[in-house]
Amino acid sequence: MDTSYHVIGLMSGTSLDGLDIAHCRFTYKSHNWIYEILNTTTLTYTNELIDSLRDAETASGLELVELDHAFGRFMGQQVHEFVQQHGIRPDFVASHGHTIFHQPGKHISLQLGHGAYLAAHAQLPVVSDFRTLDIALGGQGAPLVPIGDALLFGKYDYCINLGGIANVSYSHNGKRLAFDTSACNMLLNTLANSVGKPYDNNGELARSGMLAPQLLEALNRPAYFLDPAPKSLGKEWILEHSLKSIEESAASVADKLHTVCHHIAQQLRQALPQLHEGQHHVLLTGGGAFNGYLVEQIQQQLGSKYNVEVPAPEVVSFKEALIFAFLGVLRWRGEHNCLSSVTGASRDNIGGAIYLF
Ligand SMILES: Nc1ncnc2c1ncn2[C@@H]1O[C@H](COP(=O)(O)OP(=O)(O)OP(=O)(O)O)[C@@H](O)[C@H]1O
Ligand SMILES: CC(=O)N[C@H]1[C@@H]2OC[C@@H](O2)[C@@H](O)[C@@H]1O[C@H](C)C(=O)O
Repeated sequence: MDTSYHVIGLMSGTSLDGLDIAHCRFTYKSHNWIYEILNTTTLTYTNELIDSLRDAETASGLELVELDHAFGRFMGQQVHEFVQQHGIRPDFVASHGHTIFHQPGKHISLQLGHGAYLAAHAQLPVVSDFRTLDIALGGQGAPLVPIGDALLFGKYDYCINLGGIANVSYSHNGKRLAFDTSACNMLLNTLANSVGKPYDNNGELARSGMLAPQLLEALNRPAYFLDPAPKSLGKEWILEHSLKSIEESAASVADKLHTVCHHIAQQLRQALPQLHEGQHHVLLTGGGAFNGYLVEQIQQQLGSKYNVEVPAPEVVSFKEALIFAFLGVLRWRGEHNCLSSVTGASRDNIGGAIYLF
């Protein structure tokens, strides 16, 4: 008999663009997982919430705990409204939360939005806190999406996500490998914000600029890019390296945007091995897939042996929420949802705390 699960996946991305909600169904059929995205929305955050989440890293201990509860309550209320609005009865909610600290070298990765408050306000069971067990087992606690890439998007040779940070995942000699390749929208948005835009729509400003070779060299310089995986990036590293180089450059905003797109594309080229003869299929998701100039640069850097494919907008925008819903299903079933081949943890593990309602 087929088994299926109705799950709400929640993702609060590093770009602070809002809370992605995806109501999904997963069916296990003939040894394969099939996904369907049934209903979606992105709730943009109020300026007050954006400021709180952005400033949380310097908040007092007490303020951080209060924000953890308040954000859990906020997500719970939003899920409750979403469920009423669509007249649905999901089995549970799976929530990533919002990353405040990510310093794997210090064994720290903190996602805010407490699962207990989320469960109490959504009035549904919740799976949350997906990263801590992997961190405790010596892993990076990131990226977690690759097991979903392997089980739901296995027809692609590579899955690239262009979010606040860009990452790639692929299978090599029977093992899933994945890592963050560079900062992405976090840099592009900071530059767009400096000229009063939320983001560089379709990369038009970047397209109008010219390459700033010194900036490109500075962006590509950090040792991280040559480090072997497992590796992952946090906001802390990006501020200290990429954003610092951007600030120190005298180039115009358009030239900086142009150059950052080249940097992102070059680091992706460096990260993608040729796995076999013939054409390679590359899935591009995350909001950066709506940046036409960036997508063109990536295709150009990778060359004609790689087909860069941008899927339906729903998959571009909600793939991470979909996969966190799926990680929740694996957790619910007591099956591995985190791969040590990706994170470097001492073993594959089953991450996530469950709050039953
Ligand atoms: N039309 C567009 N043109 C250019 N960029 C766009 C467009 N639409 C969205 N974006 C970019 O995508 C971002 C949102 O992407 P996404 O939701 O994947 O980020 P995220 O979830 O914060 O990322 P992460 O995976 O790092 O957590 C926006 O902030 C913007 O930079
Ligand atoms: C600690 C953290 O929140 N990391 C995010 C971030 O955003 C993109 C990249 O950096 C990735 O490593 C990760 O998210 C995705 C969802 C992951 O874990 O696969």
